[in-house]
Amino acid sequence: MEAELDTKEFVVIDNGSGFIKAGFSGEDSPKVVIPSVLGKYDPTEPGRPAITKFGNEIDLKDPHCALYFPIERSIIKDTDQDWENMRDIWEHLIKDQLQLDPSTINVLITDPVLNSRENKQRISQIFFESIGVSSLGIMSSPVLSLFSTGKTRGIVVDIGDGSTSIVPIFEGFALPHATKRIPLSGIDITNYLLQNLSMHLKPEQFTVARGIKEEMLVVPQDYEKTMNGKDLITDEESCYELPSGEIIKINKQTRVNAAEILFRPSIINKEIGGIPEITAESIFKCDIDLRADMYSNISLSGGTSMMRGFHERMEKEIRTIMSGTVMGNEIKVVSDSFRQHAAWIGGSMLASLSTFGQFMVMSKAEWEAEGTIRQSLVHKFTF
Ligand SMILES: Nc1ncnc2c1ncn2[C@@H]1O[C@H](COP(=O)(O)OP(=O)(O)OP(=O)(O)O)[C@@H](O)[C@H]1O
Repeated sequence: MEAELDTKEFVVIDNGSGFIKAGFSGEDSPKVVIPSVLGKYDPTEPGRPAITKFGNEIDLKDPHCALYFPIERSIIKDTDQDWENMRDIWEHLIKDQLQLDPSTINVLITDPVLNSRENKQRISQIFFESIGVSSLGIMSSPVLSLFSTGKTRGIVVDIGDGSTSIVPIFEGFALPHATKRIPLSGIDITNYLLQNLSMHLKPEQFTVARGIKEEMLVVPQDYEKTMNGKDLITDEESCYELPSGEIIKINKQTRVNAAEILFRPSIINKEIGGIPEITAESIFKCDIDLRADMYSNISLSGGTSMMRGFHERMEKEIRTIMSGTVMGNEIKVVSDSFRQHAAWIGGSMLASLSTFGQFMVMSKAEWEAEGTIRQSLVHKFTF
């Protein structure tokens, strides 16, 4: 049965390349977290209905099910098929998972860094004209992440599944000239493991590789020493039991290199700096008067920042890069235990403020009244 929300309540949706989080404003964590994938069964297969499955419902081993990933590197891909798939996922979340009547709900959706105006317009169009929600707000994902920590100044380093966003924020506003989004994140580590364990894993077993990554990897504090040293690793530490029951041994080189990718992208042939270097570059692009607010509050968010040892290594590297400058002694990397869902939590907190619904969202009536100049309406209500 569909439920109705209090008219002031919001459904908060955080779209990620790996996972979509959805739930109600004012709550501490999302009600639903599903993988951002949709599976469609071929309707021409004898005995198979033309059905669509979402996230964890999909049997990844089923060869008759075609998989679709509508979000790539944090941005919805630009084909009609991907937008339709995204709409289907949102509808599934609202109607099937949260059991809500879309026409009664207000939605706050997170906005990835450097998303285009056209994408925001298309998101608004789908929510108002196809799903039919009552009002919609669009808020910058890193601004929400910082808000979840109770701060309005600092630099957010958000390492998700599809991308890493590095965003200096001052008084709640992102500074676009110093903002970076880089294609280096959790999926690159997962893919590295898939490739290096191809004797044991098939390409479609990316969820197994993801599990290995989350359970086994530890970021080395000193890469060369860890690689060359004879640190004692027990068999237990290097063995992993696959869902089939097979126990595989993952050699030290694979484990250490996988965990090092975010600091040394050349391991996967990417010619970009590691996350600490790019964070430092971003801080140096900020006005000199703002830099102290940034380097004393480097705020980690996103699931990949949960990797063991990441926080410590990040702080160590930034200190090394900035040693000899006035910033050297005051560098502080902050990581809250809830950082995996920081953007969603920030959205939940913000949308529960009484003024949020009054000033920061567009209503369906406004959308319909705007006619052809909707682009400026969407822009006005994107924060
Ligand atoms: N303990 C852990 N160690 C390493 N990686 C982890 C850990 N926990 C979660 N992750 C990884 O975090 C990623 C998901 O994080 P998150 O939900 O922030 O990304 P997303 O929002 O889906 O992607 P994006 O924001 O990049 O579009 C996955 O790659 C997941 O494997």
